[in-house]
Formats: sequence, C-alpha cells, structure tokens
Amino acid sequence: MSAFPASEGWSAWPAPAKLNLFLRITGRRADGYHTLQTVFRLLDWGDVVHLRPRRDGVIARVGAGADGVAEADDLMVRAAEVLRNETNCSEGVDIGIEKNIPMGGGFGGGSSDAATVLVVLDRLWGLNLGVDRLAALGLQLGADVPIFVRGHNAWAEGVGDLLTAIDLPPAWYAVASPGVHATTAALFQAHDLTRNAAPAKIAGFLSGISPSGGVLDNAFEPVLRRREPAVEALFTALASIGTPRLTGSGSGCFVEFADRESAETALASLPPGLNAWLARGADRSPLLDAMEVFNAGASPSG
Ligand SMILES: C[C@](O)(CO)[C@H](O)COP(=O)(O)OP(=O)(O)OC[C@H]1O[C@@H](n2ccc(N)nc2=O)[C@H](O)[C@@H]1O
Ligand SMILES: Nc1ncnc2c1ncn2[C@@H]1O[C@H](COP(=O)(O)OP(=O)(O)OP(=O)(O)O)[C@@H](O)[C@H]1O
Repeated sequence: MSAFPASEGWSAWPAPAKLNLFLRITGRRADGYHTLQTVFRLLDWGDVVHLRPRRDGVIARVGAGADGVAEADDLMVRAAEVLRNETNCSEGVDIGIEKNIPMGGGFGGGSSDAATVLVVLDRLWGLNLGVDRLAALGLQLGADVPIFVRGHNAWAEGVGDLLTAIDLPPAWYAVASPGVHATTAALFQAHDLTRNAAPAKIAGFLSGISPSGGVLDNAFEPVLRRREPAVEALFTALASIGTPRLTGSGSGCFVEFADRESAETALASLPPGLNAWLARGADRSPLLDAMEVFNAGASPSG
C-alpha cells in the first residue's frame, strides 16, 4: 500500500527529470552567476511528489525526504513557504516524496520537486498566480526551477532563466549515473572551466548541428572527467553504444537514440553492474498532463 494513500487525502504528482542536451558558458556576471546556453529536454521519468492540504497553516514534510536533506532545507518545503509568503495565505500542506532521481546528478531532481509543489499548490490552495509569477518565484529557489514550472522543452539563455519553448524530435535515452555527487556551485568555480564560449545560435541547434561534432557540447564534461575517475570510466563504458554526453553540471550521463528498441538493445549490451536505465524524452512535462486531468475534474490517485 502507498505510504500516502488517497483514502487519507493524499494526491500524487509527477516531478520529471531533465537532460541538458548541450551546455556552454558564455560569460560571468558581476554577481558571480554565469551566463549560459543550453537546451532542456524533459523526461517521462522522475520523482513522485505527494501532497495533502491542511487547514491549520502548517507546512510539514511527511516520511523520509531526499537522503540527507533536512526538512527546513528541502526545496519542496521552501517552495510551499515561498508561495505562502508571497500571497499571505494561511493554508498548510503535508508533503511526501518518492525519490527516484539521483541527487547531484544534473537531472534537476530537487528543482523539479520544488516546481511541482509550486504548480500544484497554486491550484490546491486556490491562488491562481499563473505560470509567469510561479516561474519568477521558482527562480528564487534555483536556476532550474522555471523550466519545470513552465513544462516545455526549451532553449535557455541568460543564467538559464530566459526560456524559448521548442519542439524536439521523439527520442529515447540510455541514462546513467556514476554515483558521484557533483556540486553545482563548486563546478561553476572550477579554474579549468571554459566560460568564454562563443554564443551558439538557436537555429544552428534546431537544424541539427551535432553535439558529437564538438560544436554543442557540455562545458562541465572535461572538468568532471578530469576530476572524477568514475565519470571518466562511465564515459568509456557508454562510448561502446554511442556518443555519451553529460547533463547539467553532472555527474549523470546519457546517450540518445531515435527509438525505444535501439535504446533497449544498447542498454542490454552494457557491462553488468553499470547503473544505467531507459528513459523516454517527453514532448512536454508529465506534470502539465496531470494538471490537465485534475482540472478536468479527476484527481490523480494517491
Ligand atoms: C547547471 C544547471 O543545472 C543547468 O541546467 C543549472 O544552471 C544549475 O541550476 P541549479 O542547480 O538550480 O543551481 P542554483 O541552485 O541556482 O545555483 C547553484 C550555484 O551555481 C552557480 N551558478 C548557477 C547557475 C548559473 N547560471 N551560474 C552560476 O554560477 C552559483 O554559484 C549558484 O550559487
Ligand atoms: N527535494 C529535494 N530533492 C533533492 N535534493 C534536494 C531537495 N531539496 C533540497 N535539495 C538539495 O539540492 C541539492 C541538489 O540536488 P538535485 O537533485 O537537484 O541536483 P542536480 O540534479 O545536480 O541539480 P541541477 O541539475 O539542478 O544542478 C541536493 O544535494 C540537496 O542538498
């Protein structure tokens, strides 16, 4: 039985993972944040956030949270607090999580959990702030939150916050984690990080400039491969099935395939013991689909 049953007032909501199909850093602002260009691809795989509104104004995490994350630091709890502070509402909520996305993997797990809380509570608390205000609130929690609030595959610029929704072709991914926790803030400070790349053009990406040709690769990849033997070993193993790429600031990697069968065959050929799995690229966030079902009157089950 679910730890968060519908019979006790819980509802369940997807918090999808993302991949950065490439990532280049074009500069550093006076406030230390980096300007970058990336393409976010949402996946049909991720965490499940459980919510149960409460009328006493208390925001509480229920059950085990993400490993080692204190309740007060949890981005889901902070998202609910930001929303309540912004609106001066007196609502509360119990929050639970089924954590599937490896932490520190560049898959945006914490950011997606927070975005799901913002989007769903906006509805359950009857606030109706709308997507633009929710995305702006999300940006206070992390650079990756707005993409999950908006829920569309996107070309991103600025510090990752200037988003242009784009359509991406269907794709399946062999996704892998070397079990290394890559700390985003530390990697942005790395002395050997290329932070003056020439800006790419969105048209170039969309017309299929190949990342494997080195035109659109990930600035963190050489840094992490030099620092982390486990990442280097994973790249070597994945090279037997295609062109591995890093997502976000790592340490997760992926190889793209045009169809499910090719991805499954490739995964099956990898050496045993590798932490690799299959994920489908989404056309849009599964959270948007769930909200549509909910708005049509049928609440997802707990
Ligand atoms: C690498 C990406 O995952 C690409 O999607 C994101 O840019 C990082 O997003 P995130 O994990 O939500 O990161 P945040 O929590 O906002 O930032 C963590 C730290 O990374 C650095 N940071 C982040 C984003 C950015 N454009 N420039 C930066 O220099 C800052 O030192 C910041 O304090
Ligand atoms: N609900 C949460 N789930 C996961 N991590 C959380 C959560 N709340 C706070 N955190 C903190 O956020 C950190 C980053 O976790 P996350 O899984 O988002 O990493 P990431 O995928 O590398 O992020 P990104 O790609 O956005 O840089 C964790 O190490 C943890 O300290």
